[in-house]
Amino acid sequence: MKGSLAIYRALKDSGIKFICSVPCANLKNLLKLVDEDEYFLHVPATREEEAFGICAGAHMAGKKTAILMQNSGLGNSINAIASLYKIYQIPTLLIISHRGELKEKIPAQIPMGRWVTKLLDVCEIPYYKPKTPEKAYKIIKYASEYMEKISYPVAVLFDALYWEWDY
Ligand SMILES: O=CCS(=O)(=O)O
Repeated sequence: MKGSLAIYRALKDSGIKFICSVPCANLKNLLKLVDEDEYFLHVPATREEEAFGICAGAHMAGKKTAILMQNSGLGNSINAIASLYKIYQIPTLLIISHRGELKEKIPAQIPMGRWVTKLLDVCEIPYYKPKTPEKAYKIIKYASEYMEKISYPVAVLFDALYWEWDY
């Protein structure tokens, strides 16, 4: 659980209280930690673009937010990012389970696995890819500050090898 614990602790220590999520198998431990902790207001969403909409509203209500999602969901969210987050300068922290690369068993995950960083670049979203729990904790803390400085989303991607810290 070391991998998920590092992310959970970093979210909490960053003052992020409002979290939307769309599940991924690799997020299961993190989702359990967040859902069972009353510190967080955790709102599960049915699609990632819905999560972006909900977190935009939470931001406008003064909340510091994060979205837990799979990289495939970024493809569902481009217009929400362009028409809402870019226009109204809305920050949120994207905790992204990066599927479709090493160890991936689902062929359909592979294209988005290879495109996700290119799509983040197109959306002008800075992204980081920590490989250890220690780096994950540090990067999330800094990313949660940086997103407010640029008033825009910042993404932290966790590939299949990162989640081996959970087993
Ligand atoms: O999106 C894929 C489904 S799972 O592998 O995360 O369960």
